[in-house]
Amino acid sequence: MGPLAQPAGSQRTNDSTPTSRLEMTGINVAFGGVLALTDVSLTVEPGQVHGLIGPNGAGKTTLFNVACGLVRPSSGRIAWRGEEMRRLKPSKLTSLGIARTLQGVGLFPGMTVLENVMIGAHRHARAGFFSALLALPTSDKDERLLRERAMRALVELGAGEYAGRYPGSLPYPVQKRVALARALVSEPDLLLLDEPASGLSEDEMHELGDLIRSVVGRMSVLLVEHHMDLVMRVCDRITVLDSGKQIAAGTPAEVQNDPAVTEAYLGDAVDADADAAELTHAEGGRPHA
Ligand SMILES: Nc1ncnc2c1ncn2[C@@H]1O[C@H](COP(=O)(O)OP(=O)(O)OP(=O)(O)O)[C@@H](O)[C@H]1O
Repeated sequence: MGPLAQPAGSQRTNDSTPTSRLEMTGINVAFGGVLALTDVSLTVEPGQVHGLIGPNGAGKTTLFNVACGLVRPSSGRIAWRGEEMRRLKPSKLTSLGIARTLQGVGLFPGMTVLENVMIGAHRHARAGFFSALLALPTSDKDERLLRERAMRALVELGAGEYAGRYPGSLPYPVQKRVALARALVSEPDLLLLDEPASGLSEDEMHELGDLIRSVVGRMSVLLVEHHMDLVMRVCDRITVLDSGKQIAAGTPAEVQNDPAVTEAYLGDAVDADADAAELTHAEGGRPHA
C-alpha cells in the first residue's frame, strides 16, 4: 500500500480550511429507552485530526452518525463552518464538503472500482456520472474529467490496477483503499472515518496513519477507531466516551494519563474476561481456542 501516503491529488487552495470546523454541542440521542448519547459535545477543529474512542457500546458510532446525518439527535446543536445545521442530510454531505467512510466498505457491488470512485467525485462534476445514471444528456468532457480524477485518486492510493474490477472480487484491504479513494476524490474539507483500520495489517495501518496525517493540511478529520496505537499516533485531540457520556477530552498524552479512561477500558476488559469465564463455565469448562 505504498502510495497510500500520497492521497488523491488536489489543486485547491486552503481557502476554506480555516472555517472547516464541525461543532457538535450538547448532543442527546435516545433509541427507544436506550440513552445512546447524553449531553455530548465535540468540536473538530480546522486542520486537525480528532479521535473518538471508548469501550464497546460507548456511543462512538452513534455520534459519528450524527456527524454524517444518519442519526438525528433528540436535542443538541450542530454547526458546520460556523453555520448552524438544522438537519445534516447524508445526501447533502458531499456538496457541504464532507466525505465519510463507514464501517465495512460500502462499495456498490454492481459497479466497477472506477465507477465507485467516480461517484465520490461528483462534487466537482457539473454533469456526468449521475446524469449518466439517470440517463440524462451529459458532456463527454465532464465525463472524461470525472473519470480522470477518479483514476488519479485510485492510482495515488495504489489501487489503479483494480479500476476495472468489481469490488467483491478484491481483498478486503484493497476494498478499503477504494473506499478511501472515493471519499478523498471529492477533496472534502472534513473527512469522517469510522474504523478505517479494521481488517488492515500492521504495515497497512501504519501507512493509513501517514495518509491521515498527510491530508490534515487540506481537511479536518474525525476518526473513530479501536486501534489505540493508531489513534495516539495521528490524533491532535481525542474525545473519550463511555456509556454515552464524555468522560475525557484532550491531547493523546492527556487522555492516556486520565484515570477515568483507564478505568473505563479496564472495566471493559474485566467485563470481557467475565463473559469469557461465564461461557467457559457454561460449556463445562472447555477452554476456547
Ligand atoms: N439503532 C439502534 N437501536 C437501538 N439501540 C442502539 C442503536 N444503535 C446503537 N444503539 C445502542 O446505543 C449504544 C451506543 O452504541 P454505539 O454503536 O454508538 O456504540 P459504539 O461505541 O460505536 O460501540 P462499538 O465500539 O461496539 O461499535 C449501545 O447501547 C447500543 O446498543
